[in-house]
Formats: sequence, structure tokens, C-alpha cells
Amino acid sequence: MENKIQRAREKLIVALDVASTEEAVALTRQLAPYAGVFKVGMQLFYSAGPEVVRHIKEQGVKVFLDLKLHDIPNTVAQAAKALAGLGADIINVHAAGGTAMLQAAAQAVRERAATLGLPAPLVIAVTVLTSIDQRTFNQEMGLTGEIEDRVKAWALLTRDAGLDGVVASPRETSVIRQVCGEEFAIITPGIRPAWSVSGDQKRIMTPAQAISAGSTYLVVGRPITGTDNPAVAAQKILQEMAEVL
Ligand SMILES: O=c1ccn([C@@H]2O[C@H](COP(=O)(O)O)[C@@H](O)[C@H]2O)c(=O)[nH]1
Repeated sequence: MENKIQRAREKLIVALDVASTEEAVALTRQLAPYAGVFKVGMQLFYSAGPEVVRHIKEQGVKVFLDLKLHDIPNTVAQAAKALAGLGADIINVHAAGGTAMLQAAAQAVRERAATLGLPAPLVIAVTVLTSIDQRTFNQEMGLTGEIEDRVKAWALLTRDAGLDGVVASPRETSVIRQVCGEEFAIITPGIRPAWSVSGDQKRIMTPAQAISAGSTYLVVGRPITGTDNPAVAAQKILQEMAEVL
């Protein structure tokens, strides 16, 4: 079981959705025994600044820089190049930016990392946000068809552009795995243990369901960080994951 707990720890990404470096470092120290990767999203990055990545890495964990770049290829490439210099282990962009943007981002990140002698971060594309349900997708966003088909198409686009994987709901993990293969990274937010509330997340699964579906990484924020005792919550989630590994 100890081996399975270790494997589960490597797959758990904690979303540090807080406003200061101090809070982020304190959470990282507390949760590092249970999670191998910590996610710096827009709230933390824009509040605390780029240096926060270094402070989190100093705790001996990996960092997923979740800034979801989406613009014209040149702009994204220049931004991705700047981010690659921060030492993050995973960087992401939006698949909706299209092949030229995806390729420009991946090339810029890999070249910059090589120049600095850093390991190349995984470059990942966000498909359809986990907060979007079928009604919003069709009626508000004006997109036709099923979410699952769009996710599948964007996952293939991402793979063909040479990126390392996607962000999607764990509900789409099986179909992505089928078409993109075993090596393709599938990062899944929208994780809700049975004892937590879904809130703004719409396409959700439990930690055990997401692992069973084949997700590479599970992103968990509020079900851990929003509780009175984040370490206990993280331990429970780790246990749920390990039981099906
Ligand atoms: O489709 C997406 C892409 C990114 N996220 C991010 O993951 C975490 C989830 O946090 P919870 O508190 O567990 O809901 C959050 O930082 C999002 O920005 C996502 O949820 N869905």
C-alpha cells in the first residue's frame, strides 16, 4: 500500500488558489507529504508575482504554472518564453488558439529551457473548462455538438501539434486516452470527493473515478484548501486514489 500511496502522491496536484506567497508556501509545506505538484494559477501569480514559482519550488515540489495562455501565436510564444525561464515543470495554453499558436508556444518553451539548461517543462493545452456544462456550451457559447467530441478533437489537435498533453474533465479521460495513447498527459481538475461540494465545477468525478478512468494527474483545490484541516483532507483523497491504483 505504501508504494501505491507514493504513486498517488505523484499524481496529486494541489491548486494554490490563494493571494500571497506566504499563504502559498505555508500550504505547500503542510501538504508536500501528500502531493508532488502544486499549481500556481492566475490569482496567485497576479497577486504575488513570478517569484512565487521559485518560492514554491524551494519546498522540493513540482510547479504547474496554470496561466492558460490564449492569444495570437507571436504573443503567446513571447509570453511562454518568459514563463519557461521561471523553472515551472508544467506550462499551459488554450487548445482553442489553434495549431500555429500551440506549436509556437511549445517551440518557445523548449528553446528557452534548453538555452537555460533547464529540463523542458510539459506543455499542455486546456480543452473545454470543467465549469462548462452542455447547456452553456451549446446555448451560451454557441458551439454545436457534444462537449466530449470537442474535447476529443482538441486533444488530437494538441497531440498533432507536438504538445505533451491536455487539461480536461476526468469524464473525458477515457476517450482522450483511446485516441491519444498512453504517453499523453491528461490533467484533470473537476475532482470532487463524495464528501465535498461541487460549487462552480460542472463536469466532475471523484478521485477514485478519475484514477480508474486513467487520468495522469488530478487537480484538487477547495476540497483540500477550503477545509479546516487541509492535511487531513489531502490524506483522505490520497487514500481514495491509492485504493484504485
Ligand atoms: O478546466 C479547468 C481548468 C483549470 N481549472 C483549475 O483547477 C483548479 C480547480 O480547483 P477546485 O477548487 O478543485 O475547483 C482551479 O485552480 C481552476 O482554475 C479548472 O478547475 N478547470
